[in-house]
Amino acid sequence: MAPDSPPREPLLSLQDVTAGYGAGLILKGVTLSATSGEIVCLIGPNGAGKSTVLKTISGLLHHRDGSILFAGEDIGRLSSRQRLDRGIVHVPQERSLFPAMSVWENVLMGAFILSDQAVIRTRMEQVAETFPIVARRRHAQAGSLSGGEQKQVELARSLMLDPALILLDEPSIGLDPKSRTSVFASIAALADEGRTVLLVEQNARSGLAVAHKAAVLEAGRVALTGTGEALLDDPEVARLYLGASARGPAKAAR
Ligand SMILES: Nc1ncnc2c1ncn2[C@@H]1O[C@H](COP(=O)(O)OP(=O)(O)OP(=O)(O)O)[C@@H](O)[C@H]1O
Repeated sequence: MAPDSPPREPLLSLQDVTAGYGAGLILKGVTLSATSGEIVCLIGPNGAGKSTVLKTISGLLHHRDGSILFAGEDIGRLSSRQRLDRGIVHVPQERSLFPAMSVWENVLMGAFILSDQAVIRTRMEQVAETFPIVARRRHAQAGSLSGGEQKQVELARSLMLDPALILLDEPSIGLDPKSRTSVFASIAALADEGRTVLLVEQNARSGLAVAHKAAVLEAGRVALTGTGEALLDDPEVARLYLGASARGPAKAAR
């Protein structure tokens, strides 16, 4: 009989992380992990602290207690720039392109910490291959693109540093169904390239469908974890976050 393969070390591991703003505590002991090439989706009610989790990982907010390990290193006291150097990028919820600049210029901005022009050229070619819109609309003003197209360009820009971990905050917010589908397809493609994606998503059904692993965050704590599939089939998750009955019973009823 073949021996069991050893468990894979997580690329990212949060243990009992607490964090907050000013005197208030928002994260009250978050434990979470992600391995390479995994999509992990965080769902939960408004104000639960999902975006705050992403900020503590990218360093926009420093955590108070607990630990944040990335590739075996404790990164909890590093600056955002140092975390960026290690391959952690954060794509925020709000639109973040420079609207008056071209698509190409916006994507180039993603390489702002690189100086080697040959590396930048190669990365641009790779990124344009993954996101064809970058070449197709290269001269278009970013502000003239639709919301879905802008999100594609933001994802493209985040790849310029060849990140190992991409923190994605509500990438489908405000998008029409077609754009949403293509954004989730792009997220799946990022993981297929071996990148790890930690995704915060209000559109829980689509987020869970694309995720290998998922967690429900409630009032600053992880209330439930499982595969994306398992959470989609969980009647309580369905009632609270999917706006309908769980997939299993719904299918059986048809
Ligand atoms: N910069 C800030 N200063 C003070 N409080 C903040 C700040 N950012 C967020 N908060 C508060 O922290 C709590 C958690 O916010 P967070 O954005 O992490 O929640 P969320 O789960 O992502 O919610 P949503 O789905 O609404 O984006 C909220 O009560 C919010 O008002």
